[in-house]
Amino acid sequence: MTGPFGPKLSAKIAERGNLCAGIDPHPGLLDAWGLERTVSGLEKFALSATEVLAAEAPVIKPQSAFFEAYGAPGIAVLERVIAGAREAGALVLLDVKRGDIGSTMGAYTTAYLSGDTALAADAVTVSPYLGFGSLAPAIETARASGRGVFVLARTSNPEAAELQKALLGNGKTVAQSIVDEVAAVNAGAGPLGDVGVVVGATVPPGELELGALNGPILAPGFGAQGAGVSDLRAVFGTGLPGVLPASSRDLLRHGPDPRALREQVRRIRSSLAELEFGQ
Ligand SMILES: O=c1ccn([C@@H]2O[C@H](COP(=O)(O)O)[C@@H](O)[C@H]2O)c(=O)[nH]1
Repeated sequence: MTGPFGPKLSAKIAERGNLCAGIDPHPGLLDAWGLERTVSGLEKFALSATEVLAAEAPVIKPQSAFFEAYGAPGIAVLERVIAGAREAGALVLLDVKRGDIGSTMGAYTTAYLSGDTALAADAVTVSPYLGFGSLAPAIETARASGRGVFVLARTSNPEAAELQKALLGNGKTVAQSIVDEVAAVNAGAGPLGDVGVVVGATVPPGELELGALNGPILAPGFGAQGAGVSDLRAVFGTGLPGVLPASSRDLLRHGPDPRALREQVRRIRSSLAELEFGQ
């Protein structure tokens, strides 16, 4: 699919619903699937999960850390996951949480967003904690090549609150300032901007004003971290476009039987459809 990322994501959500299916090859999950904690076990796990999930979900989110843990051969498996998921019609959001000074950010951009490497995904997660402006190379390259970035704003982990809820001189929280910076980048785009934010499904409702974002929202914390469908409704309401509740462990534990995994994705898709998020 060609064209900007936001409209591609919007179309994919219209076709397949809102679930972002995580591929996190935790060592414990490899055990549970009867696989060895080796590159061969990683490969079997990741490729068979991708085969099922990428045919069903609009977005597949491999967690780079679990592949990096195996060194270069693990990265080679990640490259095959990215290629396989895209071939099966899913968009790939690579969870790498990169962030650095602008010049180094340019090198990350070449690796993940240029389109010339096997690691280039449809979108990546980035960290704004070296300053939102340091992300400019990633945002510019992503948009120029039909890709997206998701900026960490209010993450799902409990330790995040102290930093991300801190008040800035402008009277806003750190997290709200990031949301507003992203909204400014997305202004005027339709039906959805190319720059998203990460807001955990676990955050207390009402903490953030997301109405002007005009971009996608990755919502991890759904499932294994404790948030359920009612939390998604409370945090994001209805009608907000581009909300992507993300589940990894709680979904993957239904494997290795492909039928059981497929049935679980479909169950989650149906429960998310009731939330009536926008596209
Ligand atoms: O705020 C964040 C940002 C990213 N993550 C990532 O999402 C998955 C969650 O996995 P579960 O097994 O569904 O808990 C994982 O890759 C995290 O690194 C997040 O949890 N929170």
